[in-house]
Amino acid sequence: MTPAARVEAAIEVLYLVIAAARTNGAPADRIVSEWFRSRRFAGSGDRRAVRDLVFRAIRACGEIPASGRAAMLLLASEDAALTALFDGSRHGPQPILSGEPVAAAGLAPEWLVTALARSGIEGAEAAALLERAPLDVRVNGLRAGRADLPSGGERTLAANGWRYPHGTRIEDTPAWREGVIEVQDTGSQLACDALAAKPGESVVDLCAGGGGKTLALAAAMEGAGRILACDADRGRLSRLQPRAERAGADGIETRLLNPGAELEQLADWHGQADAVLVDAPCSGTGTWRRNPEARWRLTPAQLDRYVSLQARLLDVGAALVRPGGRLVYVTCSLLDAEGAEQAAGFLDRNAGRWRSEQPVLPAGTQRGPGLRLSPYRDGTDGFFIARFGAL
Ligand SMILES: C[S@@+](CC[C@H](N)C(=O)[O-])C[C@H]1O[C@@H](n2cnc3c(N)ncnc32)[C@H](O)[C@@H]1O
Repeated sequence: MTPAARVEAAIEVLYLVIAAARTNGAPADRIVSEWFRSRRFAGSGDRRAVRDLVFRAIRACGEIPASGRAAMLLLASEDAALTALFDGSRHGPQPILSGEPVAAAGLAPEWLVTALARSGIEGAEAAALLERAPLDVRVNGLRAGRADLPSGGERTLAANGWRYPHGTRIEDTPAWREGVIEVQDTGSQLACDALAAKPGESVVDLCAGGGGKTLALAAAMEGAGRILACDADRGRLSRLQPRAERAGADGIETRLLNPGAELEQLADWHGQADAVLVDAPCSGTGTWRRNPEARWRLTPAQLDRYVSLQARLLDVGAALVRPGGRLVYVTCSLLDAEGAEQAAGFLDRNAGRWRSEQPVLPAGTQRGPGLRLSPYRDGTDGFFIARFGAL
């Protein structure tokens, strides 16, 4: 593809990303992959270049842009080399007309910028939410010694964490194939450490999704003990067992939950768990580095729905913990409504039954009764992590 054709391709993909953001469709990453699947003529350099342009444009536009071309014109407005590619050549974008609409630059929709600022995220902290995320992996003790770690990595703050340069093809390495490493953000690894799961314990991962954190808990438990991994999404939960097999994590039981009926479905675990992780569904404001178009999709009403669901799931998780056991609440959000205020609300509802226990982690800043990790301060995805002890 010529450089101009790559720009036109990025504009086409952006139209699809915008439509998907309006209709709650596929994420940008998947749209880019699918677009190339039916265009075999494009080489890996083309893919990289188009993907890069698409994500640069998404990051630059705070609000959902009117069109893919308007988004690309925003990038071109600060990039003379890109402007020159609007040359009307075959497969390239049409020349820029005077007065053509250009998308507005910004961090996020105004209401969200305000909510972040109220939560102490502004200036450089806010700008870092849209930087490119690093590539972190967790070394899986359950498969130790089966293959060497890929070269070129450096240690992170997490006990088993390594960081690799962008573009490292981790999933093509023997270490990944043998289950020796898992791709997992450092913040996510630290969130698991906050639960301090030990061999022989009974642990529930209430919102396990595809099992990213479940596998880290299984490794911390050295494969000894019971883990129940639950989720309300059948598709996500179904991805857990194959991953567990590759990671050598035996004996993880999965349970599909019906929203609203979780407590009844978990009756056999009431008051039984040594530790429960509630990695609750959230706005994902801490993961914009990976999913920058998520900020176009979030509405105040959706945020309210997340906040109510988080409170309910915290109460479900609490019911499963044995006396003296522990509960860890995690969201990948930097909004206080989903973090510090949510944790404080739990303690208020449960005065005399639960106490706050500050997790001891090598990163993070205190925020209310928990810790907050941020891309700017900690170089991780944004997380809120609170730990509670049952009295
Ligand atoms: C932040 S994600 C979990 C990510 C996962 N723990 C990981 O590390 O990969 C939140 C999960 O909560 C699940 N969820 C939503 N409603 C739920 C419910 N009522 N009960 C259990 N899980 C629920 C979602 O399907 C989603 O997978």
